[in-house]
Amino acid sequence: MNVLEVKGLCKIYPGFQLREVSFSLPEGQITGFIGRNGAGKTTALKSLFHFIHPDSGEIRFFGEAFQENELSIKQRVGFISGGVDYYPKKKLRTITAVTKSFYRDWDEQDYRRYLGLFHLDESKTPSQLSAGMKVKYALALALSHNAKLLILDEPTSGLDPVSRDELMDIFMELCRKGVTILFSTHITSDLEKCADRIVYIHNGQILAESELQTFISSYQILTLSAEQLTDALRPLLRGLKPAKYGYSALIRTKDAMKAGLSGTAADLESIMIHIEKEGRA
Ligand SMILES: Nc1ncnc2c1ncn2[C@@H]1O[C@H](COP(=O)(O)OP(=O)(O)OP(=O)(O)O)[C@@H](O)[C@H]1O
Repeated sequence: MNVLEVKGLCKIYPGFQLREVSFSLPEGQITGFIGRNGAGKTTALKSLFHFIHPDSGEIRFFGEAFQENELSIKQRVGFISGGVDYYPKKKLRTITAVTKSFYRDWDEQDYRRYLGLFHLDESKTPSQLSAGMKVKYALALALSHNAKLLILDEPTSGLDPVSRDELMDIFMELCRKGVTILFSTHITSDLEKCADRIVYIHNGQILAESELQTFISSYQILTLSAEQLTDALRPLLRGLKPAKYGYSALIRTKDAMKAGLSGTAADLESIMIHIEKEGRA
């Protein structure tokens, strides 16, 4: 079952358009939302909840249309976009008391566990927290109401490597319990640790939606000298760019096999770098 289905989501800003964005999230899987700065990730994620009003598109959570079921859907979904910076002068315990009063399924034990894990002191105010701590506090709130779906915009922003690793462990633990997670990030190695799938947005349009390992293994990296870069080869290459000794490019694994070429294994970062050179997957 798909926990979220997005069809034809559009948002027009002067100078930027989210164009016919469609994707879905299968239950109990972790999906990474990737794309360059300004590609439209935050705009798309905020549009799902009408925090940004979309111009068109259909959004169904748990099979239910968002607009007609907004309150009940919000009970079942955890959302963060950056850290908590509202009520900057209120103590965290006061903000938590207000937040938890909205949720029928608030789990105080979970909340206390995340406070401890993230080393958060409830007697502080958001203005006294570091950037990473503000994100951790937002996460503690989003993870403590038994949400079945988590939509997290850059949840590792400002987090140190150890905290990021701990968060990926939390995501995998939640996923084993059947929670569905979509999170945006620029740290592709985090996705390689824990994601099942990726949704890749480029210039406001979905470029790829795929199982992560299928996506990665469908490409290889070729490193070529100037002599090896023949006219016959060029049409098979994506994102040809100068490398230390010659050139590097992506090649579809199936094309490499057909041409009798053998590249090196690609990773998500190198695939993105080459695809972005060219703007097509
Ligand atoms: N309120 C707004 N008015 C006009 N343009 C906007 C507005 N908000 C965002 N944009 C534009 O929409 C585009 C997409 O921005 P968005 O924040 O969705 O990108 P992103 O993929 O989340 O980027 P990043 O990885 O840097 O966070 C950008 O060109 C941005 O300038």
